[in-house]
Amino acid sequence: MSKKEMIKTNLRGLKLVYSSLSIPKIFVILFIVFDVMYNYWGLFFASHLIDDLVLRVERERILGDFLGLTVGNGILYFAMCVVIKFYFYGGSMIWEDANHELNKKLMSMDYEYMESETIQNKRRDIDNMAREHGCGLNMLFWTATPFVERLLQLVVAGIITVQLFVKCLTAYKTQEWKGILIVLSFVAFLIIFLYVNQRMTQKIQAKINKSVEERLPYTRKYDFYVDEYIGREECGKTVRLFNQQSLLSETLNEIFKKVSKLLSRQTILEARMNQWAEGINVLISGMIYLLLGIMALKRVISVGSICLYAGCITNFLWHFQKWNQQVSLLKMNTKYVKQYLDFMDIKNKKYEGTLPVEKRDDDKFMIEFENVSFHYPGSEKNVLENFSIRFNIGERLAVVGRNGSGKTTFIKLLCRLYDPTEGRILLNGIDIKKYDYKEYLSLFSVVFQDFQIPAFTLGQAVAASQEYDGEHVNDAVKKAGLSSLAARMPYGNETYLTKEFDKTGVNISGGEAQKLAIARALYHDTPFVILDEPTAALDPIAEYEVYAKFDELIGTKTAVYISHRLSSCQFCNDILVIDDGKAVQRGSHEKLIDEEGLYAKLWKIQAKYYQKTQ
Ligand SMILES: Nc1ncnc2c1ncn2[C@@H]1O[C@H](COP(=O)(O)OP(=O)(O)OP(=O)(O)O)[C@@H](O)[C@H]1O
Repeated sequence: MSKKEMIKTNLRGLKLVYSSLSIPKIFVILFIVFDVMYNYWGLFFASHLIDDLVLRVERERILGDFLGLTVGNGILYFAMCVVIKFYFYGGSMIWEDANHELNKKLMSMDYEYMESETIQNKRRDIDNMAREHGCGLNMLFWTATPFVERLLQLVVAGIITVQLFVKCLTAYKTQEWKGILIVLSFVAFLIIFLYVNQRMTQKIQAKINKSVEERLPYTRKYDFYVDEYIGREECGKTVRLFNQQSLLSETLNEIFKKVSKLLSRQTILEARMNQWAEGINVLISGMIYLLLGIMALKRVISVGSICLYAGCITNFLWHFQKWNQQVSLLKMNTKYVKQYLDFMDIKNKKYEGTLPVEKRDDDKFMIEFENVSFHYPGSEKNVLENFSIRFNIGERLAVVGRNGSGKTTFIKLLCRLYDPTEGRILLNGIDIKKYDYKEYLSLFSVVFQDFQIPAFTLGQAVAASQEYDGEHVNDAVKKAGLSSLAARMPYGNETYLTKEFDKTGVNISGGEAQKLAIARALYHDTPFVILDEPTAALDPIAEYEVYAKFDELIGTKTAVYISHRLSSCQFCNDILVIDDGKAVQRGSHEKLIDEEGLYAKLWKIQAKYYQKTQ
């Protein structure tokens, strides 16, 4: 990344950080100013006090300097305590805030990004680096503020040190002391030292940064195995039944070995950097005190000034080292600030229309797929090809077909989770892209086969919202055949659907979760109800009940069912058979069974299993 781009990225990041800072910005400025003052206030008054005592000045002056040192430092200390509290509170909220914005972005992104591994990996990396290493906007705040603060420390220390040179120069001119050559040699030594120090610090810091980055893929792997596999209840069964313990232990061991190797390398590097800095400081401090002692003996400076100048020069060196580290960290972190900003900059591709969806009392809606072809992003193969169908409100359309034939994709297109790559989908004769997206979506209640019931209360899960109508929830729960589950709920609709957050919560079975998803669809009372494999986890009686009652529950709504159990589809007056992305057959069960086609073939194969063998 070029320097210009680095500065631009960090400035944009800082703008974001400071615009969302939860404390008044003045506290950050006060923190910087007080911290610098705190460093020099003591030095200044201590040097004066020493001079007062050496020169035996009047008591009032000694008392004044003493009070300046103690009371002034005390007030500064107190002010710092107040400011630090706010400063650290504000800083600690940055990570949460950035994370919150990231989640908001994630939820508002086009659905196709959710299915993109590249995008998901980017999100995981941003999250990982922020959680594990504090990188991103969080680190930007914690490095940019000290960066400015140390720069100010360097300026103050520099100004005071320049006064020392002026004194040396005056002494040289007035022939009081001819040691200017010693001072100049010391300055030359310091400049060389600062240069070497800068190179060393940046080199070591770059190695530390590299080691942090090298750990990232392993952290990602570790998170996957632990959070998404070992830690998951569903996977626990497979781990035990297939005796995967040793396979997983070995895999995790490998990851641990790599991570600990990289971690120990990082620790050694950090220790080396600190050792180097401390060793050099001890050496230089000795030289500084020797030089200042000679100057005091030669009366170029006062005895008390030894304390002031020694403090300033060592401060300068210390802050220079730390400032260098800050620069390295800022450089390293720029990549993660950019990653975050780039992620937030991802633009939704979907055209969001403005046309309001016609509110019809008679719910008369007609959907038409007109020569629709579609392939997923990053793939050339058409999943749906020249697909044309039309269906009206009030119809029950069953969609059947082999695995991977494109049934779920058909639903995704219908709900505009994706747009067709060719052709159009029309609602009452108008391209669905032209409708206001949110309004269009509000026409559908969908139960997908991979539905998730979040860990909310029963009422919230059914209503999919914080606020809900209790009566309405009870009604939907009853209709979905969940009355016995509701009776088990100690706090009714307020009971959590998990024990993870609340001991009084209730864990529900897969079949109950599926019924709950159906209750959610019923609660929303939309003109279209779409059930993608809604009964896969239901027992035969429950499945029969769902289907037997569904006609009645759905009323005048349009229903689209996807099912592999052809017997379940018989109640639909209209069955669509999809094969390899094409609509190959359509009609009633009786009609399709008489045709020589895929439906009859699938029906015969399934029926065979239910017939008695002699
Ligand atoms: N996000 C995706 N990216 C790329 N290809 C995908 C994606 N989702 C599905 N596919 C592919 O599209 C094809 C159709 O998938 P789809 O889920 O629509 O089939 P389906 O008929 O619902 O299958 P099933 O009966 O197994 O649920 C499959 O070959 C699948 O691998």
